[in-house]
Order: sequence, then structure tokens, then C-alpha cells
Amino acid sequence: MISNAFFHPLSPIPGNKLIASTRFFEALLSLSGRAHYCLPLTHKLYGKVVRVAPNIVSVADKDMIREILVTTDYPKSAIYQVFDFDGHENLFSARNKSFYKSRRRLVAPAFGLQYLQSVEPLMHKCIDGLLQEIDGTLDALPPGQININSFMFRLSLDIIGETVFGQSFETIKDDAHPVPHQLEKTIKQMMQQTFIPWMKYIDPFDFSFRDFGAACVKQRKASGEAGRRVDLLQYLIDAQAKGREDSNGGSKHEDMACEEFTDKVIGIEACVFLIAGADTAHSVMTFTLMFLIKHPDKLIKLRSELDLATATNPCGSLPTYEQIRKLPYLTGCINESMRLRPTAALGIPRDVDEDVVINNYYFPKGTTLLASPLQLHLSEEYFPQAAEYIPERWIPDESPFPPVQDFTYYPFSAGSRVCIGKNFAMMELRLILATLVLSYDMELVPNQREDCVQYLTPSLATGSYIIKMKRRHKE
Ligand code: HEM
Repeated sequence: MISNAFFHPLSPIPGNKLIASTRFFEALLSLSGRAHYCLPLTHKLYGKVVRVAPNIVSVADKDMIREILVTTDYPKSAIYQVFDFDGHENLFSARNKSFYKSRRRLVAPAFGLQYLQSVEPLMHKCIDGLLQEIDGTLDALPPGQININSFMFRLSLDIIGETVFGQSFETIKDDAHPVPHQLEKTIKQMMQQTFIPWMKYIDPFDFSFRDFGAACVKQRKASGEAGRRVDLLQYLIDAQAKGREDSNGGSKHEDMACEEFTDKVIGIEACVFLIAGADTAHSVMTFTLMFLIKHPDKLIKLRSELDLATATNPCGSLPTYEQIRKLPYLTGCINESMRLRPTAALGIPRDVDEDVVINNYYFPKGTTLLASPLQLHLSEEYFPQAAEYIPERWIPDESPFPPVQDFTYYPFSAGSRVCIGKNFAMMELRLILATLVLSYDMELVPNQREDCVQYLTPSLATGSYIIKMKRRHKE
């Protein structure tokens, strides 16, 4: 510990010597889900670049973040190995850049705006199911108190089920489907085994959800032309077929990833979308509603914008994406929520692959750099009144503040490894928020706990946020 604290090549980096000398505190805070409370404090005490474990440095300097994520684009950290579900890298876990490039090229068009618009009816179907369940709960449980956190969690799972696996998990109706439970357990195990690797011998991963992914691929293929659907699974299956065709035709696909794009691999990538796409959207949705309910003036303003945009819709019909996708206040409300509660609050880990000096700091090969969004998102220097929820700051004509600077805000990461599901997520978030705000009057239920735990994503420590909801009757 003494050697780590005082004689390690990273010891000149500011930070608490005791914390920096061992992984104990990192493990303690991460496993308790409370590290996000300490990280800002550490930066406040020691500055924008802070050593937080023997080999790990948290960085909250926008120019260094650009260097780490974009300019040099350091590879993802070895920590991601824990996401190699079958011992092979996948889109999320890939550290090998050439493998990653070819896999992303194969998968990315499925997340292009054009293709995504074709999955809109599937999202609508799930959102419609949500409204029915909320209405049912409101009828059954006057005075209309709803745990919106639970509804958002279940809805985000169902949307991924419907759009990625070709079948909803129907969690909005009941908790019976095994996959979400297996997934929750596996994520907990992953966190644990990042710090305590030998736990894998005592509590091995439950990989049954991986078999579910493969079974969905098999089932889709077996159903032939009649079973075709416009969803992400179909896109991946078609991409596989196209890759094989190219190879057979002599014009062998330039990348190896196609040949390796087996049914099993497609199933695993689908599970990756489930892990990366369900909890993230759930937490953003819950926090956005929470902020709006606590700021009724903002909620009224958002509703006016939505009412105007959907004025010609027949009563009871859901807003279409075309109607809402460019609404500035709707986007501002979501952006502002992701600023205050970024998903990757503990930082985006990248490994330095050779000895380097960045901004006069020396980092030996093997250092893990955490690009920390939380610190920048909450910085008064870049976001005046940083602790306040002010969606107007995202609308140039309305913002009382200077424009948001590059690399001070990156809720979806940045550079080559930016979230592939960003367009998907924004579409989902806009559709859900617009529908709820148009359909219900919502009110705060005071005196609830709002503290968060942060594992892969932030979530409410109690797992609950109750709001008062009432079906809206338009004047
Ligand atoms: C509001 C919702 C979302 C947020 C805030 C979010 C945020 C992020 C962030 C910060 C990363 C970088 C993580 C890292 O480097 O460790 C990421 C990566 C990723 N996200 Fe999202 N995400 C969201 C929704 C989704 C959805 C809906 C999907 C898929 C359906 C998805 C799929 C992925 C994948 C596959 C990656 C890895 C990309 C790569 O490494 O190239 N995300 N996301």
C-alpha cells in the first residue's frame, strides 16, 4: 500500500493517498452502489484529474475527455471482459479495435433513423399496453397513486423484447417471464466479479438468457418468409444472410466478423441490447418524469408544446414520432434530465495502451482512465445553476446561458464507441414522455426518498417513485 501510495508512477496525480493505495474503497463504494456520491466530492477536493485507485484515474477535464474518447480513442478497459458472455468479445465488450469496427459496421444500420422508424409501431404497441395497465391500476386503486419507476422499468424491458427479440416479455402485465430476472441477477454478478473474480467459482453466471436469444433467432428463421418482422432481430438475421451471400459469390466480405456472425452470436448481441438498452431508458424516463413533476411549470410548458404539435390528432390516438421528434422543449426536458442523472455516472473506462502524457499528466501503459460525465455535467463553469432542472438551457433562443460547449455533456459517451442505441433511445423516450404528458394529469406525492444507487445505471434506492395520476380530459 505504501508503495502504491508514494512510489507508483501515478502517485504524482492528486488524490487521497489512502484511497489511491488499494482497490478496497473502490470495491466498497461500487458494490454498495454509492460511489457517485463520493466522486464529485473527490473532484471538488483534488481537481479535475484525480487518482481513485492504484491504477485508476478519474478525468473531468473536457479537453482531456476529447483526447481519451475521440482523438486518440483509447480502447475500452479490460474491465469489459466481464461482458464477454461466451468468452468472445461482442459489440459492447470489444477491446480489439478491428474486431469492433467490423462488428459495428454490420450492426449499425439497424439503428439508422430510417430503419428505426419502421419499429415505431412496435414501440406504440408497448406504450399502448402501458396506458391500459395504468388505467387498470387507477381504476383499481383510487386515489390514483402509481409507482412510475416500476412501470417505466417494465415498459423498457417490453420495448426491447418487442423490438429486439421479436416478442414482448409482457412484464407490464406480470413478472412471470424468466429472462428479466436472469438478467438482473447476471448484472449483479458481473459487478461483483469485477472486484472479486474468484466469486465465479462459487456463484457462476446464469447464462440462460443467452439461450433465449439463440432460441429467438432459431424460431424466426424456422418461421420463414411468413414470420418476417421489421425489427432489430430481423435486421441482424438479414445482415448475416447478406454476409454469407457475399462470401459465396466470391466477393468475400472484407471483414471476418460476418463469418463469425452465427445464430449464437446474433442471440448474444440481442442480449447485449437488452443489457445496454433496458435499464438505461428506464432510469432516464423515471428521472425525467420525476423532474417534471417537481417542476409543474415545466410540465405545463411541455404539455402546451405537445398539444400544439398533436392538435389535429383524433381523441385518444398516440402521438407519432414525426409529430414530436423535433420538438425543442421535449428534447430539452430529456437532455436536462440526462445531464443531472447521467447513466454512466461513474465514468467511461478506457485503458491507456502505451505510456503517454496528456495535458502534462503522465499515465503509464495499463492505466485506466475514467471519463467522468457527472463532474462536467454538474460544473457551474459550463452549466450555470448546475443543480437546477432548466430544460430551456437546451434551446438557444430561450436559454439565459451561453451555449453548451463540446465535451461538457456526453450522456451517450462520444467518439467511435458512442452509444449505438442513441437514436433508438431518443425515439423511445420522446414517444413515452409525450404520450404520458398528453394522456394524464400528474402530480407530486411529497416526502419520498429520492436517493440513488449506481451500479451499471443509476436507479432509485427504494425502487419506487409514486406519483398521482389522473386520465386527462382535454378541454
Ligand atoms: C437513454 C438511454 C441510453 C443511454 C443514456 C445510453 C448510454 C450509453 C453509454 C454512456 C454508452 C457507453 C458505455 C461505455 O462505453 O461503457 C452506451 C453504449 C452502448 N449502448 Fe447505450 N444508452 C442508452 C440506450 C441504449 C439502447 C436503447 C441500446 C440498444 C437497443 C443501447 C445500446 C448500446 C450499445 C450496444 C453500446 C455499446 C456501444 C459500443 O461500445 O460501441 N443503448 N450507451
